[in-house]
Amino acid sequence: MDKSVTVISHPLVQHNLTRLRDERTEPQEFRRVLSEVAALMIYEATRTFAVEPTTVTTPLARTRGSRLRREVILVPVLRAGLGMLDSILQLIPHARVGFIGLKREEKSLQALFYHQSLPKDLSKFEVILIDPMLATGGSSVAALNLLSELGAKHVRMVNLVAAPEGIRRVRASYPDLPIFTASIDKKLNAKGYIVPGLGDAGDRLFGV
Ligand SMILES: O=P(O)(O)OC[C@H]1O[C@H](OP(=O)(O)OP(=O)(O)O)[C@H](O)[C@@H]1O
Ligand SMILES: O=c1cc[nH]c(=O)[nH]1
Ligand SMILES: [Mg+2]
Repeated sequence: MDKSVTVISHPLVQHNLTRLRDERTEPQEFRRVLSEVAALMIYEATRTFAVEPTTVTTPLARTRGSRLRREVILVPVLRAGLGMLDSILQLIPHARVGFIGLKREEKSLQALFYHQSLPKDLSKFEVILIDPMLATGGSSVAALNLLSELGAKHVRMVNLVAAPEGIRRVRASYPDLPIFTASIDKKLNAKGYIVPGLGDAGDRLFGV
């Protein structure tokens, strides 16, 4: 299997994923659980962040330490990526936040771009692209292309659920991009939904 895809098998992640899959989970609970699972996933997704040595003076002595080498920017894909943002920010409070707005057109399944707010130059950042769903991969590739046009060099992606088709599509353009997911599901259905999946993540989050 693809070495750049990490399936996070931690029991708490899998427990929460199952709650999110459950069709009876209402938006209020869905928001809470998605937020919790995002925090657990980010712990794993940041494990390979580049660090550099530093020194620090404790009340008792000078000692060696370590600090992140690059600034961090979180980039949720609107809307559903917003559901993972707050809890990740709690863990990386110094991170900046950029936004990419994409909406998948129902019939063509093309990702339509409608918003971006990002720094002009992303080259110095550790970028984390956040979206609960990687389905056909159209939205992810569109977001990754934009990040790449802005010079991003250190990008990783966090998707709660990924379809094999989406991973293949991302791989065709970004062969080494690290992808962190809680599950590689079975397939896409005829309407481009992930099966078994959890339905439309944006709708389940916001009730619309
Ligand atoms: O891999 P793809 O086939 O492109 O599908 C995945 C995209 O679909 C969902 O967003 P959607 O377009 O439903 O927008 P929303 O978050 O506003 O509901 C999801 O959050 C991804 O961004
Ligand atoms: O299953 C899917 C596919 C695309 N977007 C979603 O929110 N869910
Ligand atoms: Mg949606």
